Amino acid sequence: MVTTLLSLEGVGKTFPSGTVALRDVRLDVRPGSVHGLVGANGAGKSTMIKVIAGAHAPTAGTMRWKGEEARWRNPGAARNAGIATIMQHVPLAPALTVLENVFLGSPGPWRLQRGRRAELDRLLDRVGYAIDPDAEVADLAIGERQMVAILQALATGAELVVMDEPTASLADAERQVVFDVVRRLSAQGTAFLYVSHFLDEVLDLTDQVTVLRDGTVVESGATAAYDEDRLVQAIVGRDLLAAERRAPTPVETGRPPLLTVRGLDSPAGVHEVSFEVRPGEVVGLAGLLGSGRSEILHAVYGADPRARGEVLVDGRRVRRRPRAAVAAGMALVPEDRNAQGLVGAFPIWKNISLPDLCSLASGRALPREGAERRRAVRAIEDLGIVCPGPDAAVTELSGGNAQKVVFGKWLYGGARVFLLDEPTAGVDVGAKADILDLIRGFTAESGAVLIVSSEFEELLAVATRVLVIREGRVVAERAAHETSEEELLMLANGFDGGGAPDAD
Ligand SMILES: Nc1ncnc2c1ncn2[C@@H]1O[C@H](COP(=O)(O)OP(=O)(O)OP(=O)(O)O)[C@@H](O)[C@H]1O
Repeated sequence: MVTTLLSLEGVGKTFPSGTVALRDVRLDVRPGSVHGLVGANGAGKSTMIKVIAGAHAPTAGTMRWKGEEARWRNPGAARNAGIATIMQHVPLAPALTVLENVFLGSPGPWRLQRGRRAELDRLLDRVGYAIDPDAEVADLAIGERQMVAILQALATGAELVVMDEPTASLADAERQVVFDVVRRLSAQGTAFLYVSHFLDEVLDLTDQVTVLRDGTVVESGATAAYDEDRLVQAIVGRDLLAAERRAPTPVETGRPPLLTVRGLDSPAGVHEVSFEVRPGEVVGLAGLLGSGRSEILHAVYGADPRARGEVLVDGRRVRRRPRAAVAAGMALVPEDRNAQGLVGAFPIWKNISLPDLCSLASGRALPREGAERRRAVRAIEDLGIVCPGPDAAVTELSGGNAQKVVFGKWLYGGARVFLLDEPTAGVDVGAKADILDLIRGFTAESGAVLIVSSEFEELLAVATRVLVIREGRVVAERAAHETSEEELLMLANGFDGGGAPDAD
């Protein structure tokens, strides 16, 4: 009997640029186990997954699949052997149906749907999930798409499913569905390699865990032997007071508001939203996925041309255009930082100064390279960007570190009103704490922050006040020190503090 499905022995990966992403890595994945893989941004998780999935060839060591040495020539070879990889941004075909997507990677004439339908029924039965086979993937919620990706992996007969942050953009209920399916399938013998920055998930779901730091394995063993503190210690190499609640910074209520929003309304799902943010305040928007929280930020920033209502900075009305918002001192860090994009051909320093070349130019026609570079060095330091230096190409950064560069683009341009949409999504625990500190820093300098986060614990750690958003409306307001995660969750779900549904 095979006791190890996949093993890595002394595996290394050095990129042509000279970056050593993996060094002497050892890993054993047993059949039917759920193996967690954790590590800071840039620790080497994606590189390891890509080696396992046949997308990168290792430059040292040996990989074995069911005891035999495996040298995948390409991802197809790994897939045929029984390894399916589900990357974070699920590459499904949106114009095709669920049925068509599930069998997209399977050999044979998948358009002959009769047999496929029965096969999909069997798969759905196996995972204990229901979905309309004829629904178009474009119409599905993110959680449902994730399920289609899992079904796709199973349809190829995978014995090992590698999941890269599968729950990063999922709401709580959708996470539970993914967890249930992972548990059920592992009980039936499918193994999982589960990469996540959510340590509570890893502790809850996995039975083995491996911690990567700077490309090497620093811990590996039964998950039961770990708690969150020990994992954090192993990941960042030091003790960390993550998402610690601080006493709220006193805000002088006598001061006039820095940001005023009146009667904001948009067909995108924003209804009669009015609020104020004073200098020194961090106001959190707490809502479930689809509640309209991001749409509110976009409308405030003038990025939603259909929005109506008034936005004032320092008492002066701002025209509803992003350019006018920037001129008035606003900065938006959007949730979809991938689509926002980095210029791949530019090094880190040029990317960071991109939105703000005018102030760096200081009256000259061309920006000053020295000032641009200093700004990049500061961002690398403040945000803990793992890279060889400001000249590194952004294409060579790990996912989380690329996110930090995008974040850095908006930080240092002299903005006073920050609109932050999920500022810590995809970043590791250490960087999370650094980013929260930076946010506190803006307000210490009399800035104002409006922040959206799916993690209510994080909102409460950084915000002075929280507005609860549901169906595009502000349905409740709480001082951060007078509420709890549980209460916010109840309110966001449409229950008042007493547990009864709100009267709408
Ligand atoms: N194509 C590449 N060329 C050169 N260096 C690379 C390349 N891809 C990744 N690296 C480097 O390899 C190291 C490991 O990156 P990797 O993407 O594996 O990290 P990660 O643990 O997945 O991080 P994250 O949590 O941010 O996704 C980083 O220093 C990164 O800059």
